[in-house]
Amino acid sequence: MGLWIETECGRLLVSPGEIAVVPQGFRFSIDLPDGDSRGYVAEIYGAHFQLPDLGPIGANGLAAPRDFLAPTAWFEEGLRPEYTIVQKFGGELFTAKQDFSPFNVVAWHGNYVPYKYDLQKFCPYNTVLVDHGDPSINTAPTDKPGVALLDFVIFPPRWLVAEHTFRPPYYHRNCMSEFMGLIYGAYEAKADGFLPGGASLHSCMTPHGPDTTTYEATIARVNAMAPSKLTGTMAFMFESALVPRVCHWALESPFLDHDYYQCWIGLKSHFSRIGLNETNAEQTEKKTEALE
Ligand SMILES: O=C(O)Cc1cc(O)ccc1O
Ligand SMILES: [Fe+2]
Repeated sequence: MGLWIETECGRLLVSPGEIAVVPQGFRFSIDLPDGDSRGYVAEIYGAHFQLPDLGPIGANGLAAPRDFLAPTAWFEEGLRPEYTIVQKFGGELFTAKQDFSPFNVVAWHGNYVPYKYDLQKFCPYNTVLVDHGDPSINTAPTDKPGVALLDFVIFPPRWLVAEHTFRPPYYHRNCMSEFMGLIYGAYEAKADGFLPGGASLHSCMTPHGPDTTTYEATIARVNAMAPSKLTGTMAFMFESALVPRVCHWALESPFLDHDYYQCWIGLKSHFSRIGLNETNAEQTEKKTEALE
């Protein structure tokens, strides 16, 4: 079922595979009808989420405004003795008691509201000939495209059709920090060890890319790659221009993967000079001669 989120504007039932945004200042409470549940939470202090400008994509694509659903008014009446409100202020949590529910708003209008979005509604755009696009092409909400406090990027099921291209994510460093989570299925860059519910963090300028198994399997197929479909998967990335600090709770967690770096052990070059009409050494020689 998911989460029941109660807010002053009404209730949202947020199912697995959906995201919810609660704007700053709202009272909310979360009920877990399925018992223990897991998910990912990000809190930003700054601008509010918006959809990225579609640029040359134009009218349609990525996350469509119509798919962001706000609740209708719903309210609780009567006495609720000892109702505890937890309020965050200046980074600290405070409590207050009152004898009524904060969810007593019988009607509302406006657009500063909580909302939810089903990630399966996302309309991905991708390369249709060569090369691997920047993941920003999969941005759903962001607060400031390019240098965001938080871009929410998704990696949904999609066709991969690029030719003469290493199709999984390239090896790279990023000026943004990348926190990735896997909601279900498998992530295209990690054959082992990155499981649903897990998370990885590649901080600003930390090199990363597919694990050795993915790399070798891709290289083995690279010259004979028909269109193929990534199915049954949903990964996401919180991408931030800020550098996240890892809290003690995470560092001391028994689930911390101390051996994560091992996923790249054994990567070896498959570069071949065959087919090149000029070797690197010959080019260097020419450049040196030209300088003399
Ligand atoms: O690192 C990652 O797996 C996320 C990512 C995916 C992609 O397709 C291109 C760049 C990138 O950072
Ligand atoms: Fe990355």
